[in-house]
Amino acid sequence: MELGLVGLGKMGGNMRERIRRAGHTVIGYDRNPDLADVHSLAELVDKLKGPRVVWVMVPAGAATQSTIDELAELLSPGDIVVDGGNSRWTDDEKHAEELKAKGIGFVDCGVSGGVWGLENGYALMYGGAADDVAKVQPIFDALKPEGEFGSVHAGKVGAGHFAKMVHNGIEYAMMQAYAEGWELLEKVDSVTDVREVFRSWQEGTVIRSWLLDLAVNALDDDEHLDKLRGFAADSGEGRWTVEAAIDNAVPLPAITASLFARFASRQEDSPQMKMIAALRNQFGGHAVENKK
Ligand SMILES: NC(=O)c1ccc[n+]([C@@H]2O[C@H](COP(=O)([O-])OP(=O)(O)OC[C@H]3O[C@@H](n4cnc5c(N)ncnc54)[C@H](O)[C@@H]3O)[C@@H](O)[C@H]2O)c1
Ligand SMILES: O=C(O)[C@H](O)[C@@H](O)[C@H](O)[C@H](O)COP(=O)(O)O
Repeated sequence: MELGLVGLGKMGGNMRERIRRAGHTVIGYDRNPDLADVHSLAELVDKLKGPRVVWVMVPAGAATQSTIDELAELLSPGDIVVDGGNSRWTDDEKHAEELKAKGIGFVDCGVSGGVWGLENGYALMYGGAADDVAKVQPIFDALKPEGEFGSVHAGKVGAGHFAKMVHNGIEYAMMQAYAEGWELLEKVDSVTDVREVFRSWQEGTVIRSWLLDLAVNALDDDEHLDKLRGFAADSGEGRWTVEAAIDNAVPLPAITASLFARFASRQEDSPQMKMIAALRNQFGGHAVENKK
């Protein structure tokens, strides 16, 4: 089938290649002309035969919103827009309504797999009406990993991004657990080769996983991670997971702690620990350390 793909960066570029390898035609548009097959969204829409399917793979938020706004003006009734970016699931209903007003269908799709997806396939979690999903199915089949699992119609519009958001919350907590264990191992004198302990865990253990394999890759590149600064950004998924937990009164202590650990990583000198030091000093006369 034919697909229009908007956003040809780290994800969209490789996705275009994987879909083409499966025998489909992909016309790609990116605002960076070096990456694009066409010069504009209008040209992309013009080149596709109807009913059209256009997959949006640009940064979540303003870029996704403006792309969907423009597509709502360019596409025709019966066409479908898929949002494959890491959009907040609460945006999906809004996008579906905006497109529905023009007779255009909408499917939200959480995509996992990062830069490894070209070879390994992309795990897909999608939400939307069954007849809209059916129009995209050949593309889902091309992108998904080989094998029985790796793709799911999770429910109605918003369910795909909700599932992907929870996946990423789990990702935060798993990474935090490996990171904490690694720091403790590095701290003690008795363990002389932490990297080899991590490597050994890749087979037979309860905690073997792809993230553990990637941790070993990282330690092979830089055994004690000396080249890196202990700073971790976040792109929103962890925050939205915690917000959803609050809305639903579901306790998420591990995921919340892993999000807050990232915030702490961005502080040179912890303001709250200053207050704790000051209070211990006030009530107990405990020593404080002053700035040099
Ligand atoms: N990188 C990952 O591991 C990963 C995994 C799953 C999902 N995602 C999501 O996929 C989406 C794309 O991520 P990425 O890593 O490829 O980002 P990226 O920054 O590598 O690529 C984004 C591309 O979109 C283009 N772009 C931005 N605004 C545009 C617009 N208005 N019109 C046309 N093109 C535009 C940029 O020029 C760029 O080439 C994001 O929503 C991201 O959250 C990323
Ligand atoms: O499943 C995946 O492929 C990743 O989760 C992917 O979606 C991306 O790398 C995250 O957006 C990073 O999220 P943070 O920037 O919040 O860590």
